[in-house]
Amino acid sequence: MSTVALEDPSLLVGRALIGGEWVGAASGEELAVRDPATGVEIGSIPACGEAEANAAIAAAEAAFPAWKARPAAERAALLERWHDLVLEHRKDLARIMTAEQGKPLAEAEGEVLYGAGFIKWFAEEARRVYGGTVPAPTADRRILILKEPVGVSAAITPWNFPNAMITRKCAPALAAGCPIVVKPSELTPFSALALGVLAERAGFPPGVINIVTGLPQGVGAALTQNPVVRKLSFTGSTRVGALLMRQCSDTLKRLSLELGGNAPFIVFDDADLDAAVAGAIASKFRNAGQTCVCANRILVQDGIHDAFADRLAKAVAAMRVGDGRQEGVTIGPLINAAAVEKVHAHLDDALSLGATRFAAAQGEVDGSRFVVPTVLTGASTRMRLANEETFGPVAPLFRFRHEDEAIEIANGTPYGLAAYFYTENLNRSWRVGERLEFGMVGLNTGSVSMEVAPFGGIKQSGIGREGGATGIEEYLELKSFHIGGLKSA
Ligand SMILES: NC(=O)c1ccc[n+]([C@@H]2O[C@H](COP(=O)([O-])OP(=O)(O)OC[C@H]3O[C@@H](n4cnc5c(N)ncnc54)[C@H](O)[C@@H]3O)[C@@H](O)[C@H]2O)c1
Ligand SMILES: O=C[C@H](O)CS(=O)(=O)O
Repeated sequence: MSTVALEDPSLLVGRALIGGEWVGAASGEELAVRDPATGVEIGSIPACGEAEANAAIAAAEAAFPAWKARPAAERAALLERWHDLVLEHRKDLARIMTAEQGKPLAEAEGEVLYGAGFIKWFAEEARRVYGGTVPAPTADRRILILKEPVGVSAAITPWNFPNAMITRKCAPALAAGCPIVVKPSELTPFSALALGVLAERAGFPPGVINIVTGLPQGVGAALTQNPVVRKLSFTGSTRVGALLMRQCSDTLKRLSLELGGNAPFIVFDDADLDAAVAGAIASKFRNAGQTCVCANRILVQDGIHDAFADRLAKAVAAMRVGDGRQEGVTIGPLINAAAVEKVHAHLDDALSLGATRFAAAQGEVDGSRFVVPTVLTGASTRMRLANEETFGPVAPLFRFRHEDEAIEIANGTPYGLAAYFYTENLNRSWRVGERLEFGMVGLNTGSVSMEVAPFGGIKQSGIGREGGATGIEEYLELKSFHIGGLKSA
């Protein structure tokens, strides 16, 4: 494992973390992890399965009573230390992420800071798990509401944000007093394992954070079916989210599901054009379009359409595609060949149904790993890209005339994660903001991802919210504590 040059090489680990031990799979089998920009093997990880996942669950169960009993201030202090170590090693964490995920180094470092934000936020929230009191119906009774950790928790995370999707789950779980077992994506496990190394250095007790690498089915079966796990938080595709929900039903686990999206990005005639173009670039092309909250459908009103298309085309033409380690590269590879094929299928489908390739970035790239950012005009709701997540750097422009038409197109999706719109009109701002059926709405901004606000979707985009003041509630149970028979004298 020497293909990633690091200031601290001990951050690149090819072992699973179970009960404080760095271990291989019992079978000895390993899975190779490849750099999506080159195909070169970065290293390998244990191909853990059900047995290792159950061992991690047992370790978490053993750690639970002591972890739950630690004063919130102590749990917070450990989280603060973890946060500081993540910041200290942010360059190496970014190098690992770029090597396994592909996003440009500056963007990878941005994700590390974003991920660290969740650790800091929930360190602070750990101290604010307040219960309550309820006015009692009789004089001899008092009723308290206690908040208690839900118990052993599990997290299954995707490859597109290999750091932040883990901290967004682990930090609130740990803050609430829940030990956790994490199954990172098999495509990007090293970012997770590096976070594990830093958590260990921060001083988390053995078993409080466990990281089980491997193929999804075996590990997933244990995390969804073992009755000791009381909570599963999943981020990934709607298809797999629905499957895990079914698998969890026999043991009735608490569930958080952060699933796919198909975000509309609406530009009204009265928008600030520069701001709308900047917002569209930020929203559409982050992580080469492989983001659940990426603008998937760009709806532009007739009067501003051509000016917007010209400006967007200019910005896209200036993008540089390539290996994320190279200076000046803004768009890295897609995660694998299947992702590239899907984006090409969406492009071909759109072109065959009347879209026009209006602009594209320049430069020669390996077409089996990279997709050149492209602007399409003439997109319509019949196209695949209107109905499925494209997850690539394609910006399709849909022309519309009236506000009602834009709302109807925007809401015409089974997904409900994020939506964006640009207008300078105050009345329209409220009207449209309230009519959009999404968990997150951005007005005059292309970004809604931050630790301070609830993050999550409705409809087939999921259940529950991460981040914000309510994020920790996902890992807490309410207990009504009734005290009866109190004597007045
Ligand atoms: N809403 C959000 O917050 C959010 C954030 C990031 C990504 N996503 C979504 O995630 C998807 C991209 O990520 P992906 O391709 O890694 O998704 P995915 O659903 O294929 O995989 C996500 C995770 O689930 C695991 N998994 C897959 N099949 C499993 C099974 N049968 N049992 C147990 N685990 C299983 C994978 O190994 C991975 O760790 C996109 O749809 C994207 O929109 C959503
Ligand atoms: O892919 C979607 C994630 O939730 C990423 S982010 O939270 O928007 O950064």
